[in-house]
Amino acid sequence: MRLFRVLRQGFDFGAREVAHWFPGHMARGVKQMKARLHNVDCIMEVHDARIPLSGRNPFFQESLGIKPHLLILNKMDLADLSQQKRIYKHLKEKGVENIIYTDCTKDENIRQILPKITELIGSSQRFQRAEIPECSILVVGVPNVGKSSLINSLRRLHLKKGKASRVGAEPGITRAVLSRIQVSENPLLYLLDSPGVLSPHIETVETGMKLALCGTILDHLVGEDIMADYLLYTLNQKEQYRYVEKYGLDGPCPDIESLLKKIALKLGKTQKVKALTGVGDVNITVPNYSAAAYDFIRTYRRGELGQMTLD
Ligand SMILES: Nc1nc2c(ncn2[C@@H]2O[C@H](COP(=O)(O)OP(=O)(O)OP(=O)(O)O)[C@@H](O)[C@H]2O)c(=O)[nH]1
Repeated sequence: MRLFRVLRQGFDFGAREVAHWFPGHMARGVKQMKARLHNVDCIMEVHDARIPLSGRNPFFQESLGIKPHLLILNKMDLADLSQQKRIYKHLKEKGVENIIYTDCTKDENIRQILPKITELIGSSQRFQRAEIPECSILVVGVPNVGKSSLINSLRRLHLKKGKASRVGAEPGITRAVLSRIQVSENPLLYLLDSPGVLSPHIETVETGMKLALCGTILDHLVGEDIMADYLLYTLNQKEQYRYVEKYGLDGPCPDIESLLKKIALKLGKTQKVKALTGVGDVNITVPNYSAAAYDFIRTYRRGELGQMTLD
């Protein structure tokens, strides 16, 4: 590729800090979940398959040794599945053994979940819950990874029932704390849906940026300009050049400003601004960079720039 030599080899995050990307109400969510832990038989942790190693809440990791645990890597339709072997290896090193990739848009692999959960509960000690005929599964995960979609898919598949949990494209749709939802009659299984909770300590700005690109942090907290820039950097790093064709470019683009300019012009996202010249005020048309960044990020999230695992 002609421009490859000038593509960036590193990304400058400047002096950004991630502390304020964790809203306070999420700490309450974790507290409520901890309090309910003794009443559940299994933890089903849902995470985004594009960031299988980044941004999981440490609380979910801590709960691993306490209750049977299943990690669902959802949105597999958007991830690069050729990386699966490497991911399994890394997760195994962290003690995560039970993993299922899912795609809620097609119910793909969803059928594997209940048999796996039944097996995990069957081989665990239920202690004081042994007499209780029904099983409860706590669904946890960072915001917007598809917890509610998964619950709805499970109900559709096993109970032939419609939606019980609200789904939304923005993080933070599930507000009601720990609502109890039946997903199967035989065995009798209930899920406890929980609001998404981010880790209070996002390790690095880069981890935060990946979480943001996957839609788990509200865009405006991070800034769409820097997110678009990091997305371009990552696409180039991974040699994922579908954007070149999508936006009719000559080759890979090294800098975000010229890419956003091209996107804005291609999509007709321009705005008129007044400029002061020697002969008075004139209206000039300039690219709307914010609208272009918004479009670039959403196009990526829809999977139209290729399947990519960010870790
Ligand atoms: N491409 C794709 N999109 C999905 C998948 N699962 C869910 N989504 C979309 O992801 C967005 C978030 O889904 P939700 O089910 O609301 O996620 P949640 O984890 O319950 O969100 P919170 O309530 O914020 O915690 C929605 O726009 C869904 O349509 C999937 O497997 N693939």
